Amino acid sequence: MNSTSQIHQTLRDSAGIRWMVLLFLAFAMFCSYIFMDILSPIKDLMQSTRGWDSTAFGTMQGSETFLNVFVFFLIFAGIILDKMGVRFTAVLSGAVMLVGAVINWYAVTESFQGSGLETWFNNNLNYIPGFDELGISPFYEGMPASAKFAAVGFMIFGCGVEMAGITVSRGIVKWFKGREMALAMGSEMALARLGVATCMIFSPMFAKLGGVIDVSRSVAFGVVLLMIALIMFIVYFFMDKKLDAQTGEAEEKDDPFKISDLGSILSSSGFWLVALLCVLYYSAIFPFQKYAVNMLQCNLVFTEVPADSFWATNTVTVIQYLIMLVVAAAAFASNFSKRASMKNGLLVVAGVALVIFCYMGYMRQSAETVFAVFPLLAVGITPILGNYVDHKGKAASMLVIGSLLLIFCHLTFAFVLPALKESAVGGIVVAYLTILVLGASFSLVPASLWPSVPKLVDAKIIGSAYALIFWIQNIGLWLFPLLIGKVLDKTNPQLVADLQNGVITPEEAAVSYDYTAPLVMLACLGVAALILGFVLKVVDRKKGLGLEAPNIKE
Ligand SMILES: C[C@H](NC(=O)[C@@H](N)CCCCN)C(=O)O
Repeated sequence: MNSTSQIHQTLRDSAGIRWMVLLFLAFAMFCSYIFMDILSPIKDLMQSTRGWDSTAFGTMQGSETFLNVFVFFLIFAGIILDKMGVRFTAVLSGAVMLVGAVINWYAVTESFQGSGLETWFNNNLNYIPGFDELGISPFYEGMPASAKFAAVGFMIFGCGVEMAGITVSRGIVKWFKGREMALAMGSEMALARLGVATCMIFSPMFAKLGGVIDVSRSVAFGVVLLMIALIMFIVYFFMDKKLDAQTGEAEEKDDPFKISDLGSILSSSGFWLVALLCVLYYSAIFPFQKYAVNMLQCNLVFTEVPADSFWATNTVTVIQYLIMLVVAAAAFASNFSKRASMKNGLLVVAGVALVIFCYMGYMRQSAETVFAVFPLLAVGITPILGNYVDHKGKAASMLVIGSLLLIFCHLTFAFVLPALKESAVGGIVVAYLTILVLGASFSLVPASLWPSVPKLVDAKIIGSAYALIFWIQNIGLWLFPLLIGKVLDKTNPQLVADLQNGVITPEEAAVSYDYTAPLVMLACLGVAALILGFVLKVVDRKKGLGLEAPNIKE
């Protein structure tokens, strides 16, 4: 048997198996992205049923990244990944996510209320020496006990989800390098984005099921999905093991990771530019995602649909979700269809289904479903962009365009949306269009950013390089949910005072914030990302990093 026929015998040489492996990894990420934002569409219910004001909500949401950033867990995760390999780390990350999620769920249950644990959390963690002085504590005096305990769970989940993120990226590089790598990464992210839409639609539905509000039901839904994610990683474990047995690679043993490798990553200017761009860009997206539904509730007038109306039923929620899947599947599939007639047909189906989806969101008068369109354009175009980067390159230019779109969208939310508050249809149309464009930006940047990393560092330290970028990114993801919450409370002093004095109810307060200041702050992050994007283009040209070059040499 010659070496060529041997190569063709490995699992990754079969396109079907390679893409099946991607499906397992992507589905696990889909589940974890659902959990990541499970509370985001029910910020108002967390305030009215658990007493979490914007600061408590922001602090709890920001805690996701606390251990990663301040206990350097992400750096350890990268080292574990490079030392132990993809499959071990994948299963470990799935287990860690699940443990954190279960804690998070218990914290928001009715059983936690009035328990000894609640008393303990009320009396403790009010002052953390060192962290309080630095202003980085994930807890504060007066923070509701449920928010504190939920934060503990969310920090553990955060370790797992970031570890899963770098592991999946590394896994895709392992299975797809030299092949459709950017397309595979784009497709994985497209499915993960769909997770965000899924939680926007189902989290409020579970919280309000049967007309009785219970926020823990939403979190329980996320916990079940994380069990499925763990199973996906276990299946991946066995496929990856088989691949290594076939190739005899066992990368982590042949080429062990050394701490000194970190030095070579940190000395690359391209790496630093990409990492900084990543933190700036993502800080304007993920933290925003946690407040977006509430921002829409505050900037648009939603009229409650009568309880006996068809539009208030859970059946509508499920139908709308199915329509959303049609949009996503048709748009996604159009990327892969070779025949022009088929491609156009699929795009028409996606377009029509998208209009129906938006109409249903309008009729349901729910901010969650309006925001659920966020990932839909991304699902359709991320694979196209990935494919483009694979065959034509231009990754750095895409980063620049993505940043421009980001600035435009946040400024529209800040200034145009409030001006249209009185116009029921106008406001919703502008909201839908802006959210879709933001989704497009959210395809451009990741589809070009992540596949660029293997061009900047040596293959054996990719795990650590992804971990370092994620670590730097996590500083922003920790800081900005917290900052948005604080800025909201600070720039709405009348609302905060009225709430404290009982002039308005928590329900009224929850939907009355002025979001202009936090949105301008996020637009500024976009401006900084844009500047760095231009610098990256210059550095790429001068140093020949190859960021504008295609991944596949044709
Ligand atoms: C692939 C990339 N993922 C990340 O950047 C993660 N570090 C995100 C973590 C989100 C934390 N709330 C992406 O989704 O584009």
